[in-house]
Amino acid sequence: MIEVKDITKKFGRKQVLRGVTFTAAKGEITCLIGINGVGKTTILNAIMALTPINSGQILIDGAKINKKSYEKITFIPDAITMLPQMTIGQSMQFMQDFYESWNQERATELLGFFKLKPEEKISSLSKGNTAKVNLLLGLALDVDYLLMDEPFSGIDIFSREQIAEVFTSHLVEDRGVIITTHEINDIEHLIDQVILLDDGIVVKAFNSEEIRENEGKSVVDVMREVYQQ
Ligand SMILES: Nc1ncnc2c1ncn2[C@@H]1O[C@H](COP(=O)(O)OP(=O)(O)OP(=O)(O)O)[C@@H](O)[C@H]1O
Repeated sequence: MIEVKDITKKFGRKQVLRGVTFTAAKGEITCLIGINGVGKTTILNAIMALTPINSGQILIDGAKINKKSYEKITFIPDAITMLPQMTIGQSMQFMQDFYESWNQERATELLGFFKLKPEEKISSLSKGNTAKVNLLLGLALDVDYLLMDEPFSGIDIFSREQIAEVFTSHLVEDRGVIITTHEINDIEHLIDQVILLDDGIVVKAFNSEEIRENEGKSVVDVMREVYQQ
């Protein structure tokens, strides 16, 4: 389980996070939602210890993030980090050389799933295919937790559908996923837990299935109630 406990973060004088608390369980998809600049990416960076927090605590399976945690968790950023002149195959090789947790079998399966060709250069890929390669490179690692920043950003509906399909497949399996997205409609049916952020805090956290069954509301209905009041 990932436990985010009362974390605060300031950039200069700007207080971005004012005490954010939530948990994300293994085997569940947790979705962070909020308007631009609310601090979603900052939270993911904080979980990965890529940005220092001012106060609060983050635990991964009960322990503070350390060298060993990086074998358990991976961060898939919203932009690909591979060099444009590399081919997909070379990017995969790079990951294999770099990470012990690289799972070549899963990587090959993902290539087929996304219909990508290893000889294609990163620089020649469409936006949608770049997003798929980015996802492939993260999903192919044998880690327990996956953090995904805006995997649907700026890509066409068919690519979005294909990416959403991955979430229900064994390629994600029983891992814990924290995702940020503005494209809630694409994955509403896949999400377990929703964390609504506003003004540096969690304004509402709920289980999407429970709210659908108990109150007959969609995630978007709840978002309207919270953000448009
Ligand atoms: N390194 C930084 N230095 C200064 N300010 C920063 C830095 N990183 C983020 N911020 C500021 O912190 C706030 C939160 O940024 P963050 O990227 O976490 O928001 P977000 O919710 O992910 O936004 P979006 O939906 O646009 O991706 C923004 O106002 C941003 O300008």
